[in-house]
Amino acid sequence: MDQSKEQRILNSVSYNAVKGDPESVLDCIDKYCSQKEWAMNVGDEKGLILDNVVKEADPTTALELGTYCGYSAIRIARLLKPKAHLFSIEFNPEFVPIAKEIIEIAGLSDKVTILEGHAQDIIPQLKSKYDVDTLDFVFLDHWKERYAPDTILLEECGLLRKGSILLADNIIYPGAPEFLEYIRNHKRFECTNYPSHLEYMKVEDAMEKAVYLG
Ligand SMILES: O=C(NCCc1nnc(-c2ccc3[nH]cnc3c2)[nH]1)c1cc(-c2ccc(F)cc2)cc(O)c1O
Ligand SMILES: [Mg+2]
Repeated sequence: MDQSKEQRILNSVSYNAVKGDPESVLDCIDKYCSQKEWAMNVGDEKGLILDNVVKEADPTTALELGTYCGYSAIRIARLLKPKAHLFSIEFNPEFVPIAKEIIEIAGLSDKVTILEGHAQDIIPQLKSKYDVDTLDFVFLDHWKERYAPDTILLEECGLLRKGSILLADNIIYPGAPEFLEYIRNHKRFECTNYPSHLEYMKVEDAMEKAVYLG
């Protein structure tokens, strides 16, 4: 059976990246996806915005919605302090083993736990099953129509604390209009917009940061 695009990305990383070097894994994926096959990684341009917000948050516990091939999980995990941890939720069973392998090649398996399933099913289990108290940082990069309901769910589950930082990808393309409407009109979030471009393309995109005011 023909290999998937995600399998071909893993092959390229496995062959070209330096084992244990997150930067080389990121560079390899960015090179492959800009020169060979486009893929929906956050990419190098929006990746710098992600890096800066993660550094600002300096999270002990972080959550990512939408693992895909693990590119943004590596971007986040490589910046985490020693005892910090990233939980990443992925719905597509084909992506999970590929992301795990790519994160392993980056040498970051100890810092990342991939949870397979729907965010709306896993989020309510984070406290009881995964011993999470509150989340210091959340990266939203899953199905765009799930950004708003899952943000509401995070708040309802008591997973946000004063100062928790949310960062959402794809605000313009594919777009998350309901999320933008919700978060910008919700008095307990302070929002900042970061104009950028769709990964590996000249198409306009943006990221939105929302700080929970408690
Ligand atoms: O769909 C996207 N990302 C979402 C994948 C995902 N990976 N995992 C999930 C999940 C995970 C837990 C879930 N729980 C409930 N739904 C869930 C969905 N969703 C996406 C699409 C594009 C894109 C741009 C231009 C195009 F022409 C076509 C596509 C660009 C991007 O940066 C994206 O992030
Ligand atoms: Mg995205």
